[in-house]
Amino acid sequence: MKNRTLGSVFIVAGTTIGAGMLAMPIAAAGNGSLVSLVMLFALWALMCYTALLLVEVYQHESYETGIGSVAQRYLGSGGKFITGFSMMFLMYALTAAYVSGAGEIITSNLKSSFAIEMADWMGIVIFTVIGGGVVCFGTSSVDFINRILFAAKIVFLVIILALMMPHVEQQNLLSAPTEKVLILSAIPVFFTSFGFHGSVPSIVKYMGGNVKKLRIIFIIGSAIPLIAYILWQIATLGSIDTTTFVGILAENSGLNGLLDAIRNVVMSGRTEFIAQMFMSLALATSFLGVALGLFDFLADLFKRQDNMSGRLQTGLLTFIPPLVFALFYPKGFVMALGFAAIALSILALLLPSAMAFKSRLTNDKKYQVKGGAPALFIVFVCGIIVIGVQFGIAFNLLPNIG
Ligand SMILES: N[C@@H](Cc1ccccc1)C(=O)O
Repeated sequence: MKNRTLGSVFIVAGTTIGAGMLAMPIAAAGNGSLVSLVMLFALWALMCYTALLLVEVYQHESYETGIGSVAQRYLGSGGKFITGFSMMFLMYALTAAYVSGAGEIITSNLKSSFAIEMADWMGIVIFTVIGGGVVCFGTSSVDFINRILFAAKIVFLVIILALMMPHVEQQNLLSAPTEKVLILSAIPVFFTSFGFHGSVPSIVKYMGGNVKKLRIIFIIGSAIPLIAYILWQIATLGSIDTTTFVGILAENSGLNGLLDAIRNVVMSGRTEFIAQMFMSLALATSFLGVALGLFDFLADLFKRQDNMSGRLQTGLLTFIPPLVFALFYPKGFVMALGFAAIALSILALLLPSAMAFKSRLTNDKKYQVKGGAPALFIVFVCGIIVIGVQFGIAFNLLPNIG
């Protein structure tokens, strides 16, 4: 692939803009738009910062090293174990969610568009084989397919925004938060929406460890989702009135409730199709990025070779477990996703700050992210806060709005 920098920006942005975005408006409804905007900026800055910390740490490694091995070097076996556990927990659960969501869409579309009847499990298997094939083939093929899908995803997003923006009313945007405690509960949803960090090592490897380009990739790759999310917040919070959101929350009708509300706002039969297309593309691009990250992680962990038979073995390790979960125990990964913010907080906040701290103590000074030890400390504390909030939700101390 020519211009790997551009392709990598799209892989990062494509992985980031995913299912989390759809959950955002409901989580944000209790915030009021001002708090939501502040939260978006703060989380973007945080997540972009820690991706740069990972780039900083990677300068002192061979660019092919997996994150598990890097964690071992700086944080010992315990660090490696926690990293590996969080990585597998998060990335397997996300992959299972993506294959099951995409599989369902394949099955229902083949039925409605081509009158082809097939069982749900067949759609899941078809998607896993095709998507898994692309990932096993290599990062270049992920790059190629992702460019097409990401471009299409942006087109559909622009159409949705264009349909909704004329219905935005100032008074909806000015309404104040309903309940302050909801703001805390929104944090894990917003936080997870900015996640892509499991794929950082794959991008480092793809770019041959070029620090200058990697910095551009992670800054722009995370800024694209920020812009998309800001516009999405304005469109949804501005056009759907607060009472509707309160209804969605009270009935717990989640995504379907949101889609109904959007349909009522736009009053066009095409909304359904456009929203469906956007959602499918969001699933597919996030799948590619996440599965790529998981694949490279497992190849490093199990020391599989980078040749055909090695990649096939890694492919089986990557896709069989999520496939089994999606087919036989969907409850398992849905439950795991409830803790996604905790695993992500370990991977994207605690781990990068701890590793950068250690690396600065032992390595010669090369590129160093600004902010010094105080910034690392703040990142670490943010990580603890996210984990605390998520546990609070899990144990019903805080309302669950996901
Ligand atoms: N940001 C992705 C989820 C994700 C989290 C962590 C790593 C990769 C992906 C989404 O909103 O769907």
